[in-house]
Amino acid sequence: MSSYRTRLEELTAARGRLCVGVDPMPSVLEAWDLGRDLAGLEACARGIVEELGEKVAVFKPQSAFFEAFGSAGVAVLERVLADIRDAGALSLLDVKRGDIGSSMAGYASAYLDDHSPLRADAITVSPYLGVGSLAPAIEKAVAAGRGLYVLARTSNPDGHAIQTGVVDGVSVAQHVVDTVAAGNPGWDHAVGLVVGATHEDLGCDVSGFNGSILTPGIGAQGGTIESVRRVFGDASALVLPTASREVIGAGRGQLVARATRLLEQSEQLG
Ligand SMILES: O=c1ccn([C@@H]2O[C@H](COP(=O)(O)O)[C@@H](O)[C@H]2O)c(=O)[nH]1
Repeated sequence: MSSYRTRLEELTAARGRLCVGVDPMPSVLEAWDLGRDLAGLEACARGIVEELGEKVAVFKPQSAFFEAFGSAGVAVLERVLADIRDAGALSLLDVKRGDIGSSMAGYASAYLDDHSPLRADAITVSPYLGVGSLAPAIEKAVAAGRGLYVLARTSNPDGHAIQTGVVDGVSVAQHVVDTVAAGNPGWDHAVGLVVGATHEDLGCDVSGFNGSILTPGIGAQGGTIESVRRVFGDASALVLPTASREVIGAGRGQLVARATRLLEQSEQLG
C-alpha cells in the first residue's frame, strides 16, 4: 500500500479537500427522523457513507458515539469503516488515544493493523503523555501506510490554557508542532496535526509544517473555511477541513448539498 500522505494527496486531488465527520449523536439521529437506538445509529452512520462515499475524500467517524452502544455499537463502527473502504475513501477514526508505549502498541494493533476489524487509514492521538510515547503507533502507521493526527491546538476553548502555556520558551502546542515536524521526514510525513478552525490566533506557528493538518471546528463551533484561510495563511494548503454537524446535522436530505457547499468553499484553501 502506498503511504498515507500519497493516498491522501491523490484522493483530495480527485474529490476535493473535505473530511466529513460521522458523529451520529442524539440530535443528529433526531434530525434524520431516526430512533436514538442501535438501529438509528447504524442507519445514520452508514447512510452518510452511502450518500457521500464516492464524493468525499475522507470520513471521520467519532468513536464515542459508537462506543456509547457497547460492543454492538463498536460492531456498527466496524461496518462503517468497511463501507468507507468499499467506497474508495479514507477513514480517519477520531479516538484520541494516548498512553505509555506498551499500551500505545496495543492501540496501534487495534486501529492500524492490516488485519484488525477496526483498522482505519488514520487515527487521532493525544500527546499528553509526551510525543515520544506515541512511537509504537507512529512505527505501525508508517509500516502499514497509515497516518496519525496529533492534537496540537484543539478547537475547544478549554484547550487554550494548557496548549498555549509556555514551557522552556515555547508553547505546548508549538512543542508538539516542532517535534512532529522534526520526525516527519523519517516517518514518510505520515504524522499530521489537529489544529482547530476556531482561533483568531493559533498560539503556534504551523507555517513550516510538513504533514497534513486536520482542522475541526467548522460550522457548529463557529469556524469557517474563510477564517481558516485567513488564520493559517500559506499553511492553508496543508489543511484538511473537517465538519460534522454542519454537513450531517440537518437530515439525510440536506447531506449532498451541504457537503458540496463546503467542498466548493474549500477550493479557497489553495
Ligand atoms: O480539536 C478538536 C478535535 C476533534 N474534534 C472532533 O471533531 C468533531 C467536530 O464536530 P462538529 O459537529 O463539526 O463540531 C467532533 O467529533 C469532535 O470530537 C473537535 O471538535 N475539536
